Amino acid sequence: MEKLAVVGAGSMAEALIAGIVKNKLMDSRRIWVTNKTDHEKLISLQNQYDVQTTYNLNELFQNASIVILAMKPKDAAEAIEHIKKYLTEEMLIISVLAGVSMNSVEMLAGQSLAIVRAMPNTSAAVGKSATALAINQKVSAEQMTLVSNMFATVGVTAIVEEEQLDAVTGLSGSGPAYIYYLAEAMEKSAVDVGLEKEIAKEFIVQTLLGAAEMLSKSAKEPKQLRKEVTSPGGTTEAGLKVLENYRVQHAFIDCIKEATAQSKRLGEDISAGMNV
Ligand SMILES: NC(=O)C1=CN([C@@H]2O[C@H](COP(=O)(O)OP(=O)(O)OC[C@H]3O[C@@H](n4cnc5c(N)ncnc54)[C@H](OP(=O)(O)O)[C@@H]3O)[C@@H](O)[C@H]2O)C=CC1
Ligand SMILES: O=C(O)[C@@H]1CCC=N1
Repeated sequence: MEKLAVVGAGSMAEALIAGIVKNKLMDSRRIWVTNKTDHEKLISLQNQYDVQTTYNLNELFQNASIVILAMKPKDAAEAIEHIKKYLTEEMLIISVLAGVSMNSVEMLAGQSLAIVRAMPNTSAAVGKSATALAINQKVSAEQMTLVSNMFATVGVTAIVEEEQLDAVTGLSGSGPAYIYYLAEAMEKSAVDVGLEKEIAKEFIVQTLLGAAEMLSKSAKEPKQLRKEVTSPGGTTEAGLKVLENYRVQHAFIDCIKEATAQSKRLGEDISAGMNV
């Protein structure tokens, strides 16, 4: 039976743990989690998901077949330095670190490792992540099946070239935050135009879910779907004109480009720190 060691217990680690446990992909007691110092967070994960937590690295890594690296990229060097003597060639290392290359992880660990670089998003917690996976040559077919199954239980997956992961990060890794940002604006405006917050929230969520399902199920392009909502001289046209004036579509395009560039920069910072 697989044993999973999760290093880092933040938003992304929790989303994955929630998805794995809710979907019964693994026995929760086979999932071991650690972080740097936030003991309360570990207790909370233990209580919520019935996982095991520890600061004892022997206990964490003993017989672990899969290791998830889920700390911030800026903390990767220190964290990997701390755990490297516990990592073995037999373990499958799954890194969700934005920007950090598989090569950098091997350099930091000072050894050759079987690595899958994954870029999921926090919607893994509700089984709706979009996860891109890139692998290095040491990953066996069996490990690849394992990791594909793991991420398939928390959403959709695609295998990509490692170089494409920056783009995935800018688009769908960060993507939920763009939608939440929109939802925040919709909530604020709904109250301003006279709706109660509770009703507004339900209607905003349903509008987002409905539009997402239309995008998913309809054969029509987004542009066509938008036109079908927009009656000439009507309300949508009036609203969209304001978005056009603010160049909101351009802002979104620049936003995704900038997030992609930041993913590249995060990786470059790690490489520069190693002088590679
Ligand atoms: N959040 C997201 O939407 C997504 C994040 N990612 C990637 O996931 C990673 C984690 O992001 P996120 O969950 O948001 O970050 P958080 O800040 O929420 O969590 C980071 C975690 O790493 C732990 N940590 C830091 N240093 C160490 C260390 N030396 N040893 C062990 N644990 C350590 C922290 O512990 P403590 O709290 O004790 O300091 C904390 O539990 C990042 O690399 C990010 O690029 C990828 C896709 C989406
Ligand atoms: O903001 C970040 O750096 C991480 C990576 C993708 C989503 N959150």
